[in-house]
Amino acid sequence: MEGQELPYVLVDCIGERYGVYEDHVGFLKKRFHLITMKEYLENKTFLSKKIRAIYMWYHKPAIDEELLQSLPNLKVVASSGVGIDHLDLKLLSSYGVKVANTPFIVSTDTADLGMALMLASSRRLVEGHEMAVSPDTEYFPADWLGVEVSGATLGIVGMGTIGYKVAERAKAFEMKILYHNRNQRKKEEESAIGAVYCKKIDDLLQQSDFVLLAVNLTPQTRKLIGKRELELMKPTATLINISRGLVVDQDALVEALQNKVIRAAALDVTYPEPLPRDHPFLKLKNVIITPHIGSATKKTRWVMMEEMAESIEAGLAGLPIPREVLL
Ligand SMILES: O=C(O)[C@H](O)CO
Repeated sequence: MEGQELPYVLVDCIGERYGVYEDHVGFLKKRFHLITMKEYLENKTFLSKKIRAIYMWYHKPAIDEELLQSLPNLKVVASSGVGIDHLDLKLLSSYGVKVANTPFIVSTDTADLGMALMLASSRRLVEGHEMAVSPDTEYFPADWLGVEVSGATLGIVGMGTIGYKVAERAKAFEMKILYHNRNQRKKEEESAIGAVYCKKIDDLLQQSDFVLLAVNLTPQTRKLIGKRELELMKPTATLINISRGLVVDQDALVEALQNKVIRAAALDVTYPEPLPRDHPFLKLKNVIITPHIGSATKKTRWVMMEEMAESIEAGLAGLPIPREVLL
Protein backbone atom coordinates (compact mmCIF):
# COMPACT_ATOMS: atom_id res chain seq x y z
CA MET A 1 0.00 0.00 0.00
CA GLU A 2 2.61 2.46 -1.22
CA GLY A 3 1.90 6.03 -0.19
CA GLN A 4 -0.92 5.03 2.16
CA GLU A 5 -0.43 5.61 5.87
CA LEU A 6 -0.21 2.41 7.87
CA PRO A 7 -2.80 2.02 10.63
CA TYR A 8 -1.61 3.16 14.06
CA VAL A 9 -1.53 0.29 16.53
CA LEU A 10 -0.78 0.67 20.22
CA VAL A 11 1.58 -1.84 21.86
CA ASP A 12 2.89 -1.87 25.39
CA CYS A 13 6.57 -1.82 24.48
CA ILE A 14 9.01 -3.44 22.11
CA GLY A 15 11.58 -5.88 23.42
CA GLU A 16 12.39 -5.32 27.10
CA ARG A 17 11.79 -9.07 27.64
CA TYR A 18 8.02 -8.79 28.16
CA GLY A 19 7.19 -6.57 25.18
CA VAL A 20 6.60 -7.37 21.50
CA TYR A 21 9.39 -9.75 20.52
CA GLU A 22 12.23 -8.12 18.59
CA ASP A 23 11.99 -10.72 15.83
CA HIS A 24 8.25 -10.02 15.38
CA VAL A 25 8.75 -6.31 14.87
CA GLY A 26 9.76 -6.49 11.20
CA PHE A 27 6.57 -8.37 10.29
CA LEU A 28 4.37 -6.02 12.28
CA LYS A 29 6.02 -2.82 11.07
CA LYS A 30 5.28 -3.75 7.44
CA ARG A 31 1.59 -3.63 8.32
CA PHE A 32 1.21 -1.18 11.17
CA HIS A 33 2.61 1.99 12.56
CA LEU A 34 3.49 0.67 16.02
CA ILE A 35 3.16 3.12 18.88
CA THR A 36 4.47 2.13 22.29
CA MET A 37 2.68 3.21 25.47
CA LYS A 38 5.61 5.47 26.27
CA GLU A 39 5.35 7.21 22.89
CA TYR A 40 1.60 7.48 23.29
CA LEU A 41 1.83 9.07 26.72
CA GLU A 42 4.47 11.52 25.50
CA ASN A 43 2.38 12.65 22.55
CA LYS A 44 -1.19 11.91 23.60
CA THR A 45 -2.88 14.85 21.91
CA PHE A 46 -1.74 13.82 18.44
CA LEU A 47 -1.77 10.05 18.86
CA SER A 48 -5.06 9.52 20.67
CA LYS A 49 -7.09 10.15 17.50
CA LYS A 50 -4.71 8.14 15.34
CA ILE A 51 -4.71 4.84 17.19
CA ARG A 52 -7.17 2.32 15.74
CA ALA A 53 -6.11 -0.94 17.30
CA ILE A 54 -4.35 -2.37 20.33
CA TYR A 55 -1.95 -5.28 20.02
CA MET A 56 -2.22 -6.79 23.48
CA TRP A 57 0.77 -9.06 23.94
CA TYR A 58 0.52 -11.07 27.13
CA HIS A 59 -2.12 -8.86 28.70
CA LYS A 60 -0.23 -5.63 28.07
CA PRO A 61 -1.02 -2.79 27.81
CA ALA A 62 -3.81 -3.09 30.36
CA ILE A 63 -7.02 -1.62 29.00
CA ASP A 64 -9.22 0.39 31.34
CA GLU A 65 -11.98 2.91 30.83
CA GLU A 66 -9.57 5.83 30.95
CA LEU A 67 -7.59 4.41 28.04
CA LEU A 68 -10.76 3.63 26.09
CA GLN A 69 -12.04 7.17 26.60
CA SER A 70 -8.81 8.57 25.29
CA LEU A 71 -8.85 6.53 22.05
CA PRO A 72 -11.97 7.63 20.12
CA ASN A 73 -11.02 5.74 16.95
CA LEU A 74 -10.14 2.44 18.56
CA LYS A 75 -11.83 -0.41 16.67
CA VAL A 76 -10.03 -3.66 17.50
CA VAL A 77 -8.13 -5.26 20.34
CA ALA A 78 -6.11 -8.35 19.43
CA SER A 79 -5.16 -10.30 22.53
CA SER A 80 -2.54 -13.04 22.53
CA GLY A 81 -3.49 -16.47 23.83
CA VAL A 82 -6.83 -17.97 24.67
CA GLY A 83 -7.74 -16.59 28.11
CA ILE A 84 -9.69 -13.34 28.09
CA ASP A 85 -10.16 -12.93 31.82
CA HIS A 86 -7.98 -9.79 31.69
CA LEU A 87 -10.48 -8.07 29.36
CA ASP A 88 -13.79 -6.44 30.20
CA LEU A 89 -15.71 -7.48 27.10
CA LYS A 90 -18.86 -5.56 28.02
CA LEU A 91 -16.92 -2.37 28.54
CA LEU A 92 -15.03 -2.81 25.25
CA SER A 93 -18.25 -3.50 23.40
CA SER A 94 -19.86 -0.39 24.90
CA TYR A 95 -17.06 1.58 23.19
CA GLY A 96 -17.72 -0.28 19.93
CA VAL A 97 -14.41 -2.14 20.18
CA LYS A 98 -14.15 -5.69 18.85
CA VAL A 99 -11.89 -8.29 20.40
CA ALA A 100 -9.99 -11.22 18.90
CA ASN A 101 -7.73 -13.80 20.54
CA THR A 102 -5.64 -16.78 19.35
CA PRO A 103 -7.33 -19.78 20.97
CA PHE A 104 -6.46 -22.66 18.66
CA ILE A 105 -2.77 -22.19 18.02
CA VAL A 106 -1.91 -22.22 21.75
CA SER A 107 -3.74 -25.46 22.49
CA THR A 108 -1.15 -28.01 21.33
CA ASP A 109 1.76 -26.52 23.21
CA THR A 110 -0.33 -25.97 26.32
CA ALA A 111 -1.51 -29.59 26.25
CA ASP A 112 2.12 -30.69 25.82
CA LEU A 113 3.05 -28.65 28.87
CA GLY A 114 0.24 -30.27 30.87
CA MET A 115 1.74 -33.67 30.07
CA ALA A 116 5.25 -32.42 30.83
CA LEU A 117 4.15 -31.20 34.26
CA MET A 118 2.36 -34.46 34.97
CA LEU A 119 5.43 -36.52 34.03
CA ALA A 120 7.86 -34.21 35.81
CA SER A 121 5.88 -34.30 39.02
CA SER A 122 5.12 -38.01 38.98
CA ARG A 123 8.77 -38.95 38.43
CA ARG A 124 10.16 -36.10 40.58
CA LEU A 125 12.30 -34.73 37.77
CA VAL A 126 12.99 -31.32 39.28
CA GLU A 127 13.90 -32.65 42.71
CA GLY A 128 15.96 -35.40 41.09
CA HIS A 129 17.83 -32.93 38.90
CA GLU A 130 18.60 -30.67 41.86
CA MET A 131 19.93 -33.62 43.80
CA ALA A 132 21.93 -35.02 40.90
CA VAL A 133 23.73 -31.74 40.16
CA SER A 134 24.54 -30.81 43.74
CA PRO A 135 28.15 -31.85 44.22
CA ASP A 136 28.07 -32.95 47.83
CA THR A 137 25.00 -35.10 47.99
CA GLU A 138 25.08 -38.80 48.08
CA TYR A 139 21.96 -40.27 46.64
CA PHE A 140 20.37 -43.65 46.52
CA PRO A 141 17.96 -44.90 43.87
CA ALA A 142 15.63 -46.21 46.55
CA ASP A 143 14.93 -42.63 47.67
CA TRP A 144 13.58 -41.69 44.27
CA LEU A 145 10.40 -43.61 43.89
CA GLY A 146 7.64 -41.74 42.12
CA VAL A 147 4.14 -42.62 40.98
CA GLU A 148 3.24 -44.07 37.62
CA VAL A 149 1.48 -42.19 34.88
CA SER A 150 0.84 -45.06 32.50
CA GLY A 151 -2.39 -46.77 33.43
CA ALA A 152 -3.30 -44.15 36.06
CA THR A 153 -6.57 -42.18 36.09
CA LEU A 154 -6.47 -38.64 34.80
CA GLY A 155 -9.35 -36.29 35.65
CA ILE A 156 -9.55 -33.31 33.31
CA VAL A 157 -11.52 -30.33 34.55
CA GLY A 158 -12.47 -28.25 31.52
CA MET A 159 -12.73 -30.26 28.32
CA GLY A 160 -12.25 -27.48 25.78
CA THR A 161 -9.69 -27.63 23.01
CA ILE A 162 -6.74 -27.83 25.43
CA GLY A 163 -8.37 -30.36 27.75
CA TYR A 164 -9.23 -32.56 24.79
CA LYS A 165 -5.67 -32.44 23.47
CA VAL A 166 -4.36 -33.45 26.89
CA ALA A 167 -6.75 -36.41 26.78
CA GLU A 168 -5.48 -37.43 23.34
CA ARG A 169 -1.94 -37.45 24.66
CA ALA A 170 -2.93 -39.25 27.86
CA LYS A 171 -4.58 -41.97 25.80
CA ALA A 172 -1.18 -42.82 24.38
CA PHE A 173 -0.07 -43.36 27.99
CA GLU A 174 -2.96 -45.79 28.45
CA MET A 175 -4.48 -43.54 31.09
CA LYS A 176 -8.12 -43.82 32.12
CA ILE A 177 -9.68 -40.49 31.39
CA LEU A 178 -12.46 -38.81 33.35
CA TYR A 179 -13.61 -35.30 32.59
CA HIS A 180 -15.84 -32.62 34.03
CA ASN A 181 -17.16 -29.87 31.83
CA ARG A 182 -20.17 -27.57 31.62
CA ASN A 183 -21.39 -29.61 28.67
CA GLN A 184 -20.85 -33.24 27.92
CA ARG A 185 -18.85 -33.85 24.74
CA LYS A 186 -20.41 -35.71 21.82
CA LYS A 187 -20.39 -39.50 22.18
CA GLU A 188 -17.97 -39.93 19.25
CA GLU A 189 -15.55 -37.41 20.77
CA GLU A 190 -15.69 -39.26 24.08
CA SER A 191 -15.12 -42.65 22.55
CA ALA A 192 -12.22 -41.42 20.38
CA ILE A 193 -10.24 -40.84 23.58
CA GLY A 194 -12.07 -43.25 25.86
CA ALA A 195 -13.18 -40.44 28.19
CA VAL A 196 -15.93 -40.78 30.79
CA TYR A 197 -18.00 -37.73 31.72
CA CYS A 198 -18.42 -36.83 35.39
CA LYS A 199 -21.35 -34.50 35.76
CA LYS A 200 -20.27 -33.90 39.35
CA ILE A 201 -16.73 -32.66 39.83
CA ASP A 202 -16.63 -34.49 43.19
CA ASP A 203 -16.76 -37.86 41.42
CA LEU A 204 -13.78 -36.92 39.29
CA LEU A 205 -11.81 -35.62 42.28
CA GLN A 206 -12.39 -38.78 44.29
CA GLN A 207 -11.34 -41.16 41.53
CA SER A 208 -8.40 -39.44 39.84
CA ASP A 209 -4.68 -39.99 40.38
CA PHE A 210 -3.98 -36.77 38.49
CA VAL A 211 -6.39 -33.84 38.34
CA LEU A 212 -5.58 -31.43 35.53
CA LEU A 213 -7.24 -28.01 35.38
CA ALA A 214 -7.85 -26.60 31.90
CA VAL A 215 -10.90 -24.39 32.49
CA ASN A 216 -11.23 -20.73 31.62
CA LEU A 217 -11.19 -18.36 34.55
CA THR A 218 -14.73 -17.05 35.02
CA PRO A 219 -16.72 -16.05 38.12
CA GLN A 220 -17.95 -19.68 38.19
CA THR A 221 -14.46 -21.23 38.12
CA ARG A 222 -12.73 -18.78 40.47
CA LYS A 223 -11.37 -20.83 43.40
CA LEU A 224 -13.13 -23.89 42.02
CA ILE A 225 -10.56 -26.02 43.83
CA GLY A 226 -10.50 -25.16 47.53
CA LYS A 227 -10.01 -26.99 50.82
CA ARG A 228 -13.12 -29.14 50.39
CA GLU A 229 -12.16 -30.24 46.88
CA LEU A 230 -8.54 -30.95 47.86
CA GLU A 231 -9.78 -33.10 50.72
CA LEU A 232 -11.88 -35.09 48.29
CA MET A 233 -8.79 -35.96 46.26
CA LYS A 234 -6.76 -39.10 46.95
CA PRO A 235 -3.76 -38.57 49.28
CA THR A 236 -1.66 -40.00 46.44
CA ALA A 237 -3.08 -37.60 43.84
CA THR A 238 -1.37 -34.75 42.00
CA LEU A 239 -2.97 -31.46 40.98
CA ILE A 240 -1.82 -29.92 37.69
CA ASN A 241 -2.88 -26.40 36.75
CA ILE A 242 -2.40 -25.07 33.22
CA SER A 243 -5.37 -22.72 33.35
CA ARG A 244 -5.22 -19.72 35.68
CA GLY A 245 -3.86 -19.46 39.21
CA LEU A 246 -7.14 -18.11 40.53
CA VAL A 247 -8.97 -21.33 39.68
CA VAL A 248 -7.32 -22.72 42.84
CA ASP A 249 -7.52 -21.38 46.37
CA GLN A 250 -3.77 -21.10 46.77
CA ASP A 251 -3.76 -20.89 50.58
CA ALA A 252 -5.77 -24.08 50.74
CA LEU A 253 -3.35 -25.73 48.31
CA VAL A 254 -0.32 -24.70 50.38
CA GLU A 255 -1.95 -26.24 53.43
CA ALA A 256 -2.90 -29.39 51.56
CA LEU A 257 0.65 -29.84 50.28
CA GLN A 258 2.20 -29.12 53.67
CA ASN A 259 -0.11 -31.62 55.38
CA LYS A 260 0.14 -34.23 52.59
CA VAL A 261 -3.59 -34.05 51.95
CA ILE A 262 -2.55 -34.60 48.34
CA ARG A 263 0.78 -35.89 47.07
CA ALA A 264 1.95 -33.00 44.90
CA ALA A 265 1.09 -30.10 42.61
CA ALA A 266 2.54 -28.92 39.32
CA LEU A 267 1.54 -25.41 38.40
CA ASP A 268 2.16 -23.34 35.30
CA VAL A 269 -0.01 -20.59 36.75
CA THR A 270 -0.18 -18.94 40.15
CA TYR A 271 -1.31 -15.68 41.65
CA PRO A 272 0.47 -13.41 41.51
CA GLU A 273 2.92 -14.24 38.73
CA PRO A 274 5.72 -14.42 39.59
CA LEU A 275 5.23 -15.43 43.22
CA PRO A 276 6.91 -13.35 45.91
CA ARG A 277 10.24 -14.85 46.88
CA ASP A 278 8.97 -15.70 50.37
CA HIS A 279 5.88 -17.58 49.17
CA PRO A 280 5.39 -20.90 51.02
CA PHE A 281 5.23 -22.81 47.69
CA LEU A 282 8.90 -22.04 47.21
CA LYS A 283 9.81 -24.03 50.32
CA LEU A 284 7.87 -27.13 49.38
CA LYS A 285 9.49 -30.12 47.71
CA ASN A 286 6.19 -31.46 46.41
CA VAL A 287 5.38 -28.56 44.12
CA ILE A 288 6.76 -27.71 40.69
CA ILE A 289 6.17 -24.23 39.31
CA THR A 290 6.78 -23.00 35.78
CA PRO A 291 6.40 -19.35 34.77
CA HIS A 292 3.17 -19.46 32.70
CA ILE A 293 4.79 -20.99 29.63
CA GLY A 294 1.88 -22.98 28.18
CA SER A 295 2.26 -21.57 24.68
CA ALA A 296 5.90 -20.59 24.91
CA THR A 297 7.50 -22.07 21.83
CA LYS A 298 9.06 -20.00 19.11
CA LYS A 299 6.78 -21.28 16.38
CA THR A 300 3.53 -20.88 18.30
CA ARG A 301 4.37 -17.38 19.46
CA TRP A 302 5.13 -16.43 15.84
CA VAL A 303 1.79 -17.76 14.60
CA MET A 304 0.00 -15.99 17.46
CA MET A 305 1.57 -12.74 16.29
CA GLU A 306 0.52 -13.40 12.67
CA GLU A 307 -3.02 -14.21 13.76
CA MET A 308 -3.27 -11.07 15.86
CA ALA A 309 -2.08 -8.99 12.90
CA GLU A 310 -4.61 -10.70 10.65
CA SER A 311 -7.46 -9.98 13.07
CA ILE A 312 -6.47 -6.32 13.34
CA GLU A 313 -6.26 -5.92 9.57
CA ALA A 314 -9.65 -7.57 9.03
CA GLY A 315 -11.30 -5.51 11.79
CA LEU A 316 -9.92 -2.25 10.43
CA ALA A 317 -11.05 -3.16 6.91
CA GLY A 318 -14.57 -3.80 8.19
CA LEU A 319 -14.30 -7.51 7.34
CA PRO A 320 -15.33 -10.44 9.57
CA ILE A 321 -12.67 -10.75 12.24
CA PRO A 322 -10.97 -14.14 12.42
CA ARG A 323 -11.21 -15.56 15.95
CA GLU A 324 -13.41 -12.72 17.15
CA VAL A 325 -14.43 -13.15 20.79
CA LEU A 326 -18.16 -12.64 20.99
CA LEU A 327 -19.89 -11.35 24.09
O1 LIG B 1 -4.52 -17.81 27.84
C1 LIG B 1 -3.44 -18.14 27.33
O2 LIG B 1 -3.34 -18.50 26.17
C2 LIG B 1 -2.20 -18.08 28.13
O3 LIG B 1 -2.41 -18.59 29.39
C3 LIG B 1 -1.65 -16.69 28.24
O4 LIG B 1 -2.56 -15.78 28.66
